[in-house]
Amino acid sequence: MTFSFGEPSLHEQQQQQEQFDFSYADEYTQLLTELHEAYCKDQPQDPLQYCANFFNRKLEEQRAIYLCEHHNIETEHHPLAENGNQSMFPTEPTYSSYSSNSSNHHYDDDDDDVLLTDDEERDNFSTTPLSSIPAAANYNRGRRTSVSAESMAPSTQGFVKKVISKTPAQIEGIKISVGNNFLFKNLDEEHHQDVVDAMAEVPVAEGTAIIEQGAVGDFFYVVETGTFDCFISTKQDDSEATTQKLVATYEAGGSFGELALMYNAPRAATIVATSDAVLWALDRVTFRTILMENTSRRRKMYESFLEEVPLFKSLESYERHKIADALESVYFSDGEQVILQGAIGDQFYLIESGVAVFYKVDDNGDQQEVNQFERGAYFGELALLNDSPRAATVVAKGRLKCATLGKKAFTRLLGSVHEILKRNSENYHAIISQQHP
Ligand SMILES: Nc1ncnc2c1ncn2[C@@H]1O[C@@H]2COP(=O)(O)O[C@H]2[C@H]1O
Repeated sequence: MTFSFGEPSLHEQQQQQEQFDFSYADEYTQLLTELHEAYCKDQPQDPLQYCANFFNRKLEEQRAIYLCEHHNIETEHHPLAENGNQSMFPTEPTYSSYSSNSSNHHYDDDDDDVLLTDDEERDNFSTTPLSSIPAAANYNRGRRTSVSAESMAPSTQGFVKKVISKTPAQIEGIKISVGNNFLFKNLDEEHHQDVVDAMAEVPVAEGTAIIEQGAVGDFFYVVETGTFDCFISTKQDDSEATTQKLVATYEAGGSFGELALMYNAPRAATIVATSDAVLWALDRVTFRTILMENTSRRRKMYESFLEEVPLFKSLESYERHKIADALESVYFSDGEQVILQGAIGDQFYLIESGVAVFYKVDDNGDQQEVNQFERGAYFGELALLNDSPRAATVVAKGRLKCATLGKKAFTRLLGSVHEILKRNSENYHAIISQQHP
């Protein structure tokens, strides 16, 4: 803080005012420009929600810096320092809650995180100017609200492992359910165990809306048995009417409910049990501390790769999340063959590091080097479209690391690649003519 003696002159006051206005106007313009660019890129279905999330995330970044400066959290250990603008701090006070339709479980009672009432929260944080952001109008409708201390703590600090005792049969059940789930694939053994320990079994009756669009995110779920439909409601521009679209279905091994926990956003969709079912529920603290770190790092890395692939131009950003989550890392040593010309394969590859060399057999039967690709490039993507033979042999030069995904996994996640391509007819024709010149 600076102190001055005597009143500033009128001229000085004007100058200060101009500087003040300028810096704010500048920040304001910058924010709107960033929002506009992000909006044009993502073309969200729900503009208001998108803008709200954008500003919440910005506020969150600012708050994170504030916390680093005021609570002795070293910036280098701060999640934002490692994750760019990835959301690790809640933007609003977070609510631990249960809904009337999920009354067959109430984890709050044995929650490890400290629950504070709204009044306690105000007392604790009333001197913190950034502590309170009003929630959206329907944000917490019909839910009990208590504010979790987790909301003001960095996710890895003070994390108390949650252990919910289980029978060996239940542990086996979880292992089978999460066995093929992409979010769990890259966890090391200890983290895997922590997640299994923290999961709670939730029986769900057919017809129950286990997640309601607009509600607060409390748990992430993995399906042990049963089936679920996922709907998104959208308000019509000029009337009160809403339309409901089925966007996904889930069965054993599927998972949902990660978005609200990752981005501190209201639930993006409603999820209804279409049969009696059993879910494994993972609380938000464990999810954010263990699974999210892993997931968001991979999403960020792969999504920027995926945006470059013409075959995936027609994907919605949520679909790109899914593909990014499902990609698996594979390694090749120097000279190892990745793809053989003429073979039928169904994998496509994104190069994460290293060099891939491309060879083609010429008319004389000699193998000629035709190309070299490096980090960020992709190959083999047309295998997702059909079973035509590989057009070249690809060999690793030095150690090569790729992210890969097969046609079956792709189709299971998003349906036919042909159908997705058709959303953007120009791109579709370009890719199809590339296949059949
Ligand atoms: N197209 C979609 N858009 C948003 N969420 C989806 C979509 N398809 C499935 N979901 C899941 O629906 C869940 C609803 O709760 P969350 O927003 O926490 O996380 C969401 C995703 O896991």
